[in-house]
Amino acid sequence: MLLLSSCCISVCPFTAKQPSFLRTPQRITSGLSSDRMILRGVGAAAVSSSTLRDLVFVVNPQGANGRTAKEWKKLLPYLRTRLGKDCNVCESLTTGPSHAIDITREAIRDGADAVIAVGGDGTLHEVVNGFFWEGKPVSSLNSEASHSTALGLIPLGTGSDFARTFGWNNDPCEAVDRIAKEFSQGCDRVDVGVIANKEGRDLHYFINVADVHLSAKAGFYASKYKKFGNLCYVIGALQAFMGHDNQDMRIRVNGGEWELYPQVTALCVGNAKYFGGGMKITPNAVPGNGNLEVVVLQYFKWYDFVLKLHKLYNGTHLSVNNVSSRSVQSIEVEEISGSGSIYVQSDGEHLGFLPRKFRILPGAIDIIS
Ligand SMILES: Nc1ncnc2c1ncn2[C@@H]1O[C@H](COP(=O)(O)OP(=O)(O)OP(=O)(O)O)[C@@H](O)[C@H]1O
Repeated sequence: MLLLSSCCISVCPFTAKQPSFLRTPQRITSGLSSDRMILRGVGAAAVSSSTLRDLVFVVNPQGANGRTAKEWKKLLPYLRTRLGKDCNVCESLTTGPSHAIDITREAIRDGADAVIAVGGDGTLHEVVNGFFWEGKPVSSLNSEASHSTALGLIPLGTGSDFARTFGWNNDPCEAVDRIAKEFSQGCDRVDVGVIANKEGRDLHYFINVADVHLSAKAGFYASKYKKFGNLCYVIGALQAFMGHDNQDMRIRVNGGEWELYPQVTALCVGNAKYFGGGMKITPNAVPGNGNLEVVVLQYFKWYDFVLKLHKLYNGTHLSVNNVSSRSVQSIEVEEISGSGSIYVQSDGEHLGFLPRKFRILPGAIDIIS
């Protein structure tokens, strides 16, 4: 990817099936655009020889029910004009769930200056997970590389909740401007949350909000109705309410004593503020402050959501009865009943079931913000 001329967009070869430096250089005309191509087989040596920045755009063509692919195509001429002078621009379309993780890992190992998620929170989530491998940050295979790879986002998803914390909308041209500007000014560090099972294994990373029980179940159902746009969250919530029971849980904050939390409706762990298509659930979360905000809803009935929904959306629910908030570096959450059926999601993606441990990795990634 890194031997491209600055004025073209390339279809990126990152697939993680084999390291790119093992591949034979090859140019293939893409059906997408006459001046795009696939280039294969550029290794770490090529990275240091280029003075242009290497940007890898990881595009989920299925994001927002296919709208991401259409918007991305429309964006390309602008992106080429805005970034082509200073950057090698490389696009890689995902072929299915988890592909973005592999693309990202390979791009970082190849020394990319930035990996930019193009899609929704699910795509961003996968790209963030690609920054890690077996509990450690992924790094360039070129031991002389002096830079780390930055994370970027062109929000083009259904909910695009992470972007809301920064006040970004779904305007992709604005996102390209942000990328162009940030590269001239330098990136910020952002915290990343990590989730483990009870034994501290099976690590999974999140950048936005992880949550437990009703909201996680609602998210699980909502993912099946993305074709309805933001309405999917309402449908998902209604479906999750059917047969829902609040559950007694125990939690342990920062390795302290276990505490009983009766009748938990939902427990949300925020690195950023929004989830569920615009609900400001963890309003005090700041992605770079080294803490996670935990908000717990207890004893909620369905009508509480009807009466208090506007407060959840505008972030004023912390003053409501049976809502509590605390700032933590780590939290362990277990259900008392041990049913193994309490849903957990991270960044809107279904992760599994309790028990789980959550903790913060302060300043884990450079972000183009
Ligand atoms: N090529 C693909 N085909 C099918 N699914 C894919 C593909 N690439 C990625 N995915 C999956 O699509 C899911 C949703 O993608 P994404 O988050 O980009 O859009 P969204 O769900 O519409 O937006 P949001 O998460 O912000 O609501 C992700 O979980 C990802 O695993």
